[in-house]
Amino acid sequence: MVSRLVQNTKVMKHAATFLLPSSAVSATNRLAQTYALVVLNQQIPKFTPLLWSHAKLRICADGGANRIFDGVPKLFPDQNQLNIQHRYVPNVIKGDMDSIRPEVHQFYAELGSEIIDDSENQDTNDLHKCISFIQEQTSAFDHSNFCTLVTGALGGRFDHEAANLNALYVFSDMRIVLLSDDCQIRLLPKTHQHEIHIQSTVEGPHCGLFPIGGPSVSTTTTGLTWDLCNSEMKFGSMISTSNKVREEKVTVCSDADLLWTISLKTPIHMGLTC
Ligand SMILES: Nc1ncnc2c1ncn2[C@@H]1O[C@H](COP(=O)(O)OP(=O)(O)OP(=O)(O)O)[C@@H](O)[C@H]1O
Ligand SMILES: Cc1ncc(C[n+]2csc(CCO)c2C)c(N)n1
Repeated sequence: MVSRLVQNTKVMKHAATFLLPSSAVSATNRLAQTYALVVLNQQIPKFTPLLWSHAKLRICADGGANRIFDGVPKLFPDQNQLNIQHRYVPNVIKGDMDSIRPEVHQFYAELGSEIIDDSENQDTNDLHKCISFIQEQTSAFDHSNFCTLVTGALGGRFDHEAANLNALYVFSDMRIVLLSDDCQIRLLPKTHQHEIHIQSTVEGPHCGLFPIGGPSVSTTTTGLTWDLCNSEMKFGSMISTSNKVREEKVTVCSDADLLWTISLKTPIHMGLTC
């Protein structure tokens, strides 16, 4: 069963090259990976300016706009704060608009941000609203190289965190990466085998792999310190946490959708430029 799965299933490749400093990525490789950036209403990671500079679309989810307005100038304490605020203008601000401060709303509206008030929809959170928007905007794109990076998905209220993880499952046909200063999380759909190319200057070694949507009867990995071999995983039994990457390439094959999470290193190498 598993070997037939191995033979028939396509391989999906993953690499967090978006975290590498500009000097370490060729222009061709940079073009090969196109992404949108969604900023949520949580502390922005220190590497946000790097992601911002290469994003094709920059969206703030409601109060995420406050985080850019307040947080980016703090990352450049020696520079003129207003100049920085003028340089970091989101393309879109979308959500139920109960968290963005009036002066931040006015500032970005005057600088041309598209502001989309979705307050009539109280059934989905602001991240869901932003990803739906990206899905509509990119429906003509080849999604195999298009990714949505989300900052601030972790920390604070657990119901928010659960909703953010749920977005990975709701939009399982899109490549979405949740990011904080400390880690990244992505979904590995069971429709594919997975090759994760570890960027060891910026990520690892700590990692985890587990199903949250339903149990896995059989998961097999290579490249980890504690590899799985046709192993069963479920909440209430075994899940793989506090694992470590052992090789530059990790492979995963499972009969269930799994979450992959890996630690991020401090942003010394992350090319903080505005
Ligand atoms: N503490 C948090 N932890 C994780 N994600 C968060 C947190 N706070 C906000 N977010 C994310 O940022 C988005 C925008 O946040 P914002 O505070 O504007 O939402 P909200 O509409 O006020 O949410 P709610 O009404 O549920 O409090 C949220 O939809 C969520 O995805
Ligand atoms: C079963 C159920 N539970 C909670 C909510 C409330 N809710 C979910 S997302 C959201 C928007 C937050 O910005 C709100 C208010 C609902 N509608 N349905």
